[in-house]
Amino acid sequence: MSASPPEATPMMAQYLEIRAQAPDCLLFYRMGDFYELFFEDAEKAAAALDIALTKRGKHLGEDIPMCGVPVHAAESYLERLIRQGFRVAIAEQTEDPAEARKRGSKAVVRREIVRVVTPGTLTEDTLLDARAHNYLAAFNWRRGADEAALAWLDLSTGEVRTAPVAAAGLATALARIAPRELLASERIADEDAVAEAVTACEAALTLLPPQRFEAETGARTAREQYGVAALDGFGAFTQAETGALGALLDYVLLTQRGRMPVLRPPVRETGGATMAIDAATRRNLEIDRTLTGAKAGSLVATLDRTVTGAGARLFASRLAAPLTDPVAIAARHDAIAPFLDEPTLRADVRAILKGAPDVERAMTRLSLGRGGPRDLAAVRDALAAGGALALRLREGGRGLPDELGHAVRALDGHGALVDRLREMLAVDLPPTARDGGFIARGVHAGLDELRTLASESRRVIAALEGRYRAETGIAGLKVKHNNVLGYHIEVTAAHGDKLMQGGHAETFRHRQTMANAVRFSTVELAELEQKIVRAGDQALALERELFDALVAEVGGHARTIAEAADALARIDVAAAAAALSAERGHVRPTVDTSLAFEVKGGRHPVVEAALEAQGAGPFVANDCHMAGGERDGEAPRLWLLTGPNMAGKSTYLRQNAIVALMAQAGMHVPAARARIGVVDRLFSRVGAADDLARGRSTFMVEMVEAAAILNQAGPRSFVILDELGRGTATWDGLSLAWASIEHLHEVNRCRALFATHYHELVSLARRLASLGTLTVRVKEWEGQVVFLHEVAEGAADRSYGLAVARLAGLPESVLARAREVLARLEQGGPTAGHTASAGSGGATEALLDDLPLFSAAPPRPAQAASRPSAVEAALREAAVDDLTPREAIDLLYRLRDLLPD
Ligand SMILES: Nc1ncnc2c1ncn2[C@@H]1O[C@H](COP(=O)(O)OP(=O)(O)OP(=O)(O)O)[C@@H](O)[C@H]1O
Repeated sequence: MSASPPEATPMMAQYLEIRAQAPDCLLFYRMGDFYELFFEDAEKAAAALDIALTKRGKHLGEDIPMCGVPVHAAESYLERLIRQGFRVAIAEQTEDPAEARKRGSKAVVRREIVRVVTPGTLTEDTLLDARAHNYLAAFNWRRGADEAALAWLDLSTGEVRTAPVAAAGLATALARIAPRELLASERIADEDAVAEAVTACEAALTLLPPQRFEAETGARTAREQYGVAALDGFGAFTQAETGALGALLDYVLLTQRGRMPVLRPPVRETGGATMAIDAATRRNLEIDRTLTGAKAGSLVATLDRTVTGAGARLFASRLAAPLTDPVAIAARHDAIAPFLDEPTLRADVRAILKGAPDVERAMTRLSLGRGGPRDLAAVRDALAAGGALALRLREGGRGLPDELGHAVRALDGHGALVDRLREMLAVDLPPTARDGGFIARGVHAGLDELRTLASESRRVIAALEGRYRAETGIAGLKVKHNNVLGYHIEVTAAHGDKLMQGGHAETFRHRQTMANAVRFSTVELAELEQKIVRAGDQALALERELFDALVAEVGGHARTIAEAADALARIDVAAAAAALSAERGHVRPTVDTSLAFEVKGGRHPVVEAALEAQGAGPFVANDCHMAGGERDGEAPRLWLLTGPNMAGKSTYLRQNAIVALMAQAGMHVPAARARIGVVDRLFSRVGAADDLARGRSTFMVEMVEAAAILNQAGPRSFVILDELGRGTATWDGLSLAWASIEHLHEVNRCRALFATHYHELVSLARRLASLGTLTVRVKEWEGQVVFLHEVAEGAADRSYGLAVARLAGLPESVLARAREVLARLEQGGPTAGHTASAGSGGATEALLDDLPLFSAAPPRPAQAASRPSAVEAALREAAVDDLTPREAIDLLYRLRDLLPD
């Protein structure tokens, strides 16, 4: 029989107790300079981080697997674990080991979980993208009351928002907010709508017990955190919103172990204040990511000219949620004007902003007790930059538009705090407050004295070396310092004996004999060292006190600092919008309550930039005129766009959606002129992509997106539909496209652009009063198609699909055969263009009989098809530029004669 396993060691007992407090996390257990992980945690972390898995002692007779990460490099390991979906609880030593020793030699240092790190609760700069928000969201669904809401906050900046959402609108709302982590009640996790929305938004899902979402408890938590008697002052929150807000705040308290960063008052977003853009439309318009998932090449990346992290975050959220109130939109446009009118003002303001650190994130770290001296410096420098900005903006006595006037006022009045921080902080600052050395000289007499004492003692020690050398006659005697012995005297082995004999033995106490050196200490040296250590300890304690006092002082200004931070971001966004407008030749749009859409000379900002970067031809600007009404002579409300592949149909569709988006986000637009009747919902169905992850085929994705549009679009919506029906058989596709247009025209009555290859649809324009036809023009030249990228009224005569295929390098033999097939189909079938399908029955049968394979005709050599005809050869030879009119006529006759019979 094996011996009963030994009991857990006191340390293991403590570990297991703490471990049980955070069952769903990996536990980082602080031991000296390392965070150690044990048991299963160690196995998981070692695999995830690719670090060595070792063993440490035994628990209940078994080896304990262990791995560890050094504290100083912990952030990068944390980042990797969080990215891989882990949550990490951090247990720190919360007392001095010396304190623990007082309880007995076996006592274990006290440790506590000080924080739980999850994707939505990050605050460290190294773990965050400076230019993107990091939202934690909570979804609450009160099914009985049929009421749902989202609350979300960015812990790193203190921004808090809530909004009522329909359960069906969850996906759209999440697509806009793009939270890193979503909290939801365990009870609704199985709901399909929720599960699907969560999968689509890629947030880490954290399930909580349903009680956490109770409205009453939520209201209490929120009141406590905001220190108010009632939440009504912030807005009329629904029960679902209060429940969501409560769950959110509760979760922060839980993960931050009772500490709450400075939160801004919750802002309520009511329905309709922003343009609704569903997830598919966001993806299709490549707002913050391209279809391949890259940030570069997205609309945000192409248009962002901000110079600060907070500015970039504000810019991205504005583009993600364009406004619908023309007055609010105009206010944003107004704020751009001074920066556009005065390029030097713009340059100066942007130069100042570049020196403004991320004060929002610094404040959060300070308020969570995670900040260091550099965070205080960030507050100082940002507020100082704010002061300089306010001064520059007021210069010349210009009247400022409201948005800027507001911002400038928020930047006032921080001078005293800036001066105080300037006075208190040293020039070179260490990253943490732990080791001191960040309080400037001359601000605290006691601290200066202690520092002088320490440096004075060091000087005396240096002098001591000289004295000991003289007294012993050993020229090579040295006073040295190391962590084990502290200050000591070192002589070579040859001189060691000398100091251990005679009178010297009284002064020099032998400490250590090395291979070629002997070390001694003296009472005098020990006393001096004591002085240094004591002074150092006292100085450090004093510095920490001063640091805490400074943090508290700054914390007292949290609200006004947050307002200043917000002002800096707004100014950055306005100046950046002006910079973009000037650089790219954008114009201020008019946004009003009409249903008009009038864009003159519109461009696609991303395609235009890409063409420029490739050194390809200029982007061809195109107009788009739509009218919401149905009066005679008014522009149509719905345009049907035909044209060859590659002509620029998708680009045209998207550019108009993007112009509306940019205009309502408060930016200037890439056009010569634009007037836009407010769009309340933007829909797009562009291109086809499989969504295999969700088990949907191309056609299914297409139909799901089309269904969303046809079911939801209203008169203020703006819809772009690209090649609807392409994913299925021709006749099915054509019929679906046909019926969809009728539905858009008769039922949805929205403004819409519909691009198609089905030329048959053009005939619908004769019947539907508000449907017009557009085409992208091309020219044919020497059998080649030349894209003009010009959109004009009318319909395309044909598809040029074969010409484009030739451009793409399809083998000439395939092209030749395709030409034959096409000719037959066009003879046999009732349709033109892209209609090779089962529909044109007789022609297909005839073709099958004539398949080269069955007719045993050898495939024609490629050259045969491409050899120029006599007409072509004659034309090529003709010196067209030198022809007189008479000779030109002659040439024409000659060419006609050359035509084969
Ligand atoms: N207005 C324009 N000016 C200059 N180049 C353009 C313009 N519009 C489109 N292009 C160029 O043509 C390319 C093809 O455009 P786009 O994808 O919009 O064509 P399409 O007609 O939708 O083609 P398909 O039917 O094959 O999807 C673009 O990538 C761009 O390089």
